[in-house]
Amino acid sequence: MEYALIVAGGKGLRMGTELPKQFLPIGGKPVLMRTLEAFYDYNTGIQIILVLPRGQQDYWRQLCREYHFLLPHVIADGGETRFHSVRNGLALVKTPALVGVHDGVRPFVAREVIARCYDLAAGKKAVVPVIGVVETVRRMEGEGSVTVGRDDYRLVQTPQVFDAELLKAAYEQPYMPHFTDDASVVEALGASVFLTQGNRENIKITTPFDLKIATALIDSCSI
Ligand SMILES: Nc1ccn([C@@H]2O[C@H](COP(=O)(O)OP(=O)(O)OP(=O)(O)O)[C@@H](O)[C@H]2O)c(=O)n1
Ligand SMILES: C[C@](O)(CO)[C@H](O)COP(=O)(O)O
Repeated sequence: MEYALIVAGGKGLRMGTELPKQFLPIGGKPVLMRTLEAFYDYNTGIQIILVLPRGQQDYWRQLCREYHFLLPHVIADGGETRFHSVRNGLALVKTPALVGVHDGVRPFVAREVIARCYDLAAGKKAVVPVIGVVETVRRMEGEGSVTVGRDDYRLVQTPQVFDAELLKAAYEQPYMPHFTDDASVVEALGASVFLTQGNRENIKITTPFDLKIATALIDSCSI
């Protein structure tokens, strides 16, 4: 069994729009619908769990009716942080299974990346897509800073795919502020994480600038 746990329980403070960013339309369709479609395109039998703040769930159902959005999914309640949202969604996962945790605001994940992450997770148990750093990176040191070797760093994306039993065990740990993704939670349990190539278009729509990029990506696809 494969699950996609799509987290969209955040506040979108950095986007700053009245309408939560996961509902903003890009190319005429809400971001979140595009994200769910990416997983359904990969596997029409995937079990999709969508995590949304309770106060946004009726609005989402209304949007689904408006857009005739019929992809099967269940809804879980958002939590205080991403960690708590994932934990709420995980409560609906039955083992044995593979679970891919994906940000609702990453609609441009490539089908090959999703497929590779799930395929690898069947053996490796914990798989994370990453991309290289294309700019020079500096580390701040007191009043100054030094250049660090960018080849030593990777930017981390989602979906992060795990053996469900491992992920559930990891999310039984108490929350720590350095848990900024699922891999960090699993590593805190002592497990290793396997890295694979992500896709550069798989941006996390976080700021108004990202929304411009997202619109441009849609426009370039529909030429
Ligand atoms: N309590 C939270 C916080 C975040 N997320 C989700 O985690 C993903 C990545 O988080 P981010 O882009 O930072 O979203 P927000 O927390 O909404 O943004 P901000 O930090 O600007 O408020 C998003 O899909 C977001 O909805 C979540 O499910 N529950
Ligand atoms: C999970 C994540 O998208 C990996 O890059 C990222 O860590 C989420 O961070 P955020 O601060 O919750 O957006």
